[in-house]
Amino acid sequence: MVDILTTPVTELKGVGPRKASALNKLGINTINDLLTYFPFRYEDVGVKDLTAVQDHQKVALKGIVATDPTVIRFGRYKSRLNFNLLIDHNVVRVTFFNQPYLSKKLQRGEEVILYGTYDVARQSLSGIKIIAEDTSQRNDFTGVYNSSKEIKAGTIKKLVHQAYENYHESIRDIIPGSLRRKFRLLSREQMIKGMHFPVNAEEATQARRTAIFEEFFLFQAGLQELRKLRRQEQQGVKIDYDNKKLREFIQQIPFELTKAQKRVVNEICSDMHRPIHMNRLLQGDVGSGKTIVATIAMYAAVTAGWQSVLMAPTEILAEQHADKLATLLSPMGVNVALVTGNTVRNPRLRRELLTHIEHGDVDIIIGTQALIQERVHFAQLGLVIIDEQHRFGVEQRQTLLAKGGNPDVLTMTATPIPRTLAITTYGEMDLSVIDELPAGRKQVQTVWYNKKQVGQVRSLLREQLDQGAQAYVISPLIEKSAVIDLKNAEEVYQNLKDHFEPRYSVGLLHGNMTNDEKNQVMQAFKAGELAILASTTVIEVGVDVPNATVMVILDADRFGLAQLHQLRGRVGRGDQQSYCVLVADPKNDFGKKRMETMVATTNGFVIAQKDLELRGQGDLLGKKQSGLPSFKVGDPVTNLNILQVAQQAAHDIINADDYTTNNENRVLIEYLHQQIDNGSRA
Ligand SMILES: Nc1ncnc2c1ncn2[C@@H]1O[C@H](COP(=O)(O)OP(=O)(O)OP(=O)(O)O)[C@@H](O)[C@H]1O
Repeated sequence: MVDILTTPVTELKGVGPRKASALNKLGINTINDLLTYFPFRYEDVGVKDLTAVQDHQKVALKGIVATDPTVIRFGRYKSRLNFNLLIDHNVVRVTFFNQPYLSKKLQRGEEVILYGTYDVARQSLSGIKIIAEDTSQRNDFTGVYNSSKEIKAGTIKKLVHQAYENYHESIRDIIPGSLRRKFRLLSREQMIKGMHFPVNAEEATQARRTAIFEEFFLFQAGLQELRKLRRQEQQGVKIDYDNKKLREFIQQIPFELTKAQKRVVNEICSDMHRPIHMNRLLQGDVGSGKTIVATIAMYAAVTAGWQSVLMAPTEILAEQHADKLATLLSPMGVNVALVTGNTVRNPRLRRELLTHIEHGDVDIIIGTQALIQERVHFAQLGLVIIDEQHRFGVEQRQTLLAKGGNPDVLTMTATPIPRTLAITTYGEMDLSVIDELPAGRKQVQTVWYNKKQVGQVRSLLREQLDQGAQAYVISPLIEKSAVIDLKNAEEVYQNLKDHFEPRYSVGLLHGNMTNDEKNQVMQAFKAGELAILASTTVIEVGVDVPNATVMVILDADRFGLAQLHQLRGRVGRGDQQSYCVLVADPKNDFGKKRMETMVATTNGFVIAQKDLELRGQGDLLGKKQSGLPSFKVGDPVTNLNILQVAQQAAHDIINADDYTTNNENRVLIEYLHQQIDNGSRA
């Protein structure tokens, strides 16, 4: 049997080097590529009864050419072709724009079928094409293909026909039979036929369902297979931690871990204990308590004689982590060091610190990008924890990893991507999710005011401040304009001072300040010396001041949902009732929907789902940030259900004991290995 997965398109009649190169540019190299180059929509070219046609419907009409077609030209390339079409006793006015040559095919008195857009009120048809009357095999329902300058949609369509005719007997089922039966999927041959040449909309829908499943399934199966292979190949460090010491430490933590925290601690520890490389993503909603989990993991490594590193995206966060870890771990006799741009600037201190790290006198090192610099060497690096990974590039991470002998890696993120989508995005990682907030947390109450209601915002602020709480007031970062941005934040700051000082002191934080200045302000806020912090979004990630209970976000419609959720996550971190006030007059529907979503829910995963839906509908603010892999037929947002099912199915098959021996999986395994080989060659 011919293997359509490897047979090149040049085997088809009429595909020479030029066409082959045009096809290659569309991602079509093999017969299989062509057969899975599916139409992006279908046209119903079955002749319709005039009385049943709706306004502006695209439709095929059959009638008699009742007047001589006339062509009127205007300008060099523009023209209009007009004539009347008699359908029963109705006269329909037909116009074709810029296709003057069609007049030769139209004879007065002859019957024709025309395809175009029908205007009911005017009883007119804006013609798109003439449909040839007698191709007896003509389908009423026909696919429309994406084309390019170099190759026309019509040509692609003909080639698809030819490929199907010549090779349909060689189309093998990749999805194992039991799975196809379980999910009532079509055979691969039926699916390909139904996608390209459906008889009606129903058949096209049926075929699409199988096509989407196949696409998601093969993608997921590829990821899982790859992961399995890597796991077999990649030796990592075996961290033989001291369970007794670890338990003692956990007992000393001033709060009880949530069930979810305990579960992920177990997942991480058992990964570290194995000699294979750990590459795990720790995902948890804002305020869910990821830091303590990271701390436990780092301490575990220390009890086994390894150093661990925690890399944070900003200096403020690195210091915050260092403070917390030192408080928790110093009593256990652990040495914690901070390496930031600041600490390494002083030559003497730097030398001392780096020597200590290199000699292994320091157990836990916390820092920013400064850690990546070449002069930082570790004695025995066992575990790397990366906080908020989207801020670091892949290369930076690789550099850090190269500093140890393939240390275990735990990446923490609060970006609330639904679990299934997280897997499509971070496919090669194992996933641990903290899906529960610490007990006693009250839901943050969110209100949305328009800009005129500033009086209400102030009284809410005053009420909370009177009770001893602290507040953030955030103004948006205006893209490309650091100057306006600063002006904005400064104006807000001044305004707050006018209204609240001297009773309540106000601080200002913005991106143009030096790190030292920023830290001073932050420390003052943490220590409760400042009651209100006016800030731009430099505050966004990870800051933890449990006494802050009000988050006011100005021009909130300028922020994406994920960012709003992050910002709101800065309050509600203690056991006090907290508030989030959105001030916005959104200019469009998407802005309104974002505000409504924020008011309606505090659940990060629900928000993420909504965010993706809005993106799916074309909310550009969100689309830029999405970064999800793209699929040909399936859409991870609208077809989330199929994605979930396909992913689970892939997982079950690949991890089954009889995966390699079960004859049913033979074609699938061949297919996956071919894909993986192609990937490593690319
Ligand atoms: N099990 C728990 N019980 C009570 N408080 C907890 C618990 N776990 C963590 N906390 C506290 O909750 C607050 C938030 O925890 P942490 O800073 O680790 O959150 P996070 O998951 O890193 O959130 P973010 O992504 O928003 O920074 C901290 O003040 C922490 O001390």
